[in-house]
Amino acid sequence: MSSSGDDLFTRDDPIFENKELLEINHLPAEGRIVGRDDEISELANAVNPAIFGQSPSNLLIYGKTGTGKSLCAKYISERAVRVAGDEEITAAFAYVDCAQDNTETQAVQTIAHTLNEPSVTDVRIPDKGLSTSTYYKRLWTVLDSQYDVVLVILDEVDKLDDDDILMQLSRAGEAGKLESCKIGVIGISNKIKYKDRLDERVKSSLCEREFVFPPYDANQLRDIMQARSDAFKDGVLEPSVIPRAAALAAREHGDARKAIDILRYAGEIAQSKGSETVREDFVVQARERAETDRFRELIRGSTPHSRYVLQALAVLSLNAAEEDGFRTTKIYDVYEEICRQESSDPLSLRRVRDLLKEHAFLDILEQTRRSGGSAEGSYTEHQLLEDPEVVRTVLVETGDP
Ligand SMILES: Nc1ncnc2c1ncn2[C@@H]1O[C@H](COP(=O)(O)OP(=O)(O)OP(=O)(O)O)[C@@H](O)[C@H]1O
Repeated sequence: MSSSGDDLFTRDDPIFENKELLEINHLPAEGRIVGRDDEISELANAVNPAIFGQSPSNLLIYGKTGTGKSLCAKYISERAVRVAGDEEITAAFAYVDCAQDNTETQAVQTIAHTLNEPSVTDVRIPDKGLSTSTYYKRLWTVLDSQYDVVLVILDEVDKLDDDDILMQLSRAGEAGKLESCKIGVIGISNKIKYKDRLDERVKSSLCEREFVFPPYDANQLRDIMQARSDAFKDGVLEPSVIPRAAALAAREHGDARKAIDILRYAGEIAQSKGSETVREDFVVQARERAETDRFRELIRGSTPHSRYVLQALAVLSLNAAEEDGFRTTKIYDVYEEICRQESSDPLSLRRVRDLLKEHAFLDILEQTRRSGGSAEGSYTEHQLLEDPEVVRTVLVETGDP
């Protein structure tokens, strides 16, 4: 019993020993990065010139979510900066989450703010209030007065409003913006088609080297979780928990983030049930929670009509589970019905088609072109990639439809 004698609160966590190992922003130490040795050494090769203060190649890393892109990019940047230091080269890296800093101004501000050491540069980088060009000018001053070389990681680079910052950063040297500092840009995207959208000039300078990170298989996911099993107290994890979580996460698309989320949630479920161990049956509930969380995150900020369209597809999928796709016109009929229930004017078929395309871009659904024979011509079918139950639950819970 504690000194105050109040036993309403638990002071000793019976499940977790070191929960931060399972937090999403945790950057695992070297020995805990599993199954990415080849990717890491290729990335190292591309940024290698940085350790001598020379221009590293600009890179683009693709791969589905949770395949370790951000992790490896940060890891390699950190290591390059450290080794450069041993060579008496002043290097640093800045990380920008473009889903959050999605305008050019915000992204430049973040880079400048991260890299600026005001006591050295005498430059101020306010949160806001300056024009984009002033932020750039200050960034160039910061870079030239402090560093020989910097790496800039642009995560979810496809979320940027436009390509201007890519152009500025990847060409700062040749455009004479920088006198001595060299920049290497590491772009990261889940969208394999991202490159097709880029301006030719940006494409040629940003995509000097490209990497595709493949999804993890169940064995790799198991090793990734095993390497963090010391997040739990000794003997708390039942032996079947990690293999089950790995099998579930591999069945979707080998997403390590989801695997780790499942493990953390399974521990939290054990805590809330007052169980002394984390049991295999908690894994299934944990997976549902991980799915729901991910989907909630995906549709955060989407407009009511974009949600009605998804709801229409979820309704169709739940009512005809055996069908593996639905035509736009069929979705539109259900969508119109939902609009009626919501007393909202439906958008045109064409707008709905665009909204479906946006959802496909976010990997919420998949579109397939089909040929209906000479009489019908070709048409598109849409299939949810998310569990329709999850889609419906989240849409209902988030209020709108
Ligand atoms: N090979 C690995 N070894 C250990 N942990 C890993 C590995 N790959 C990914 N992880 C962990 O999985 C989570 C997701 O990884 P990461 O953020 O790098 O994925 P990502 O490919 O960048 O995904 P997204 O595109 O969604 O940002 C992180 O917590 C990361 O630490």
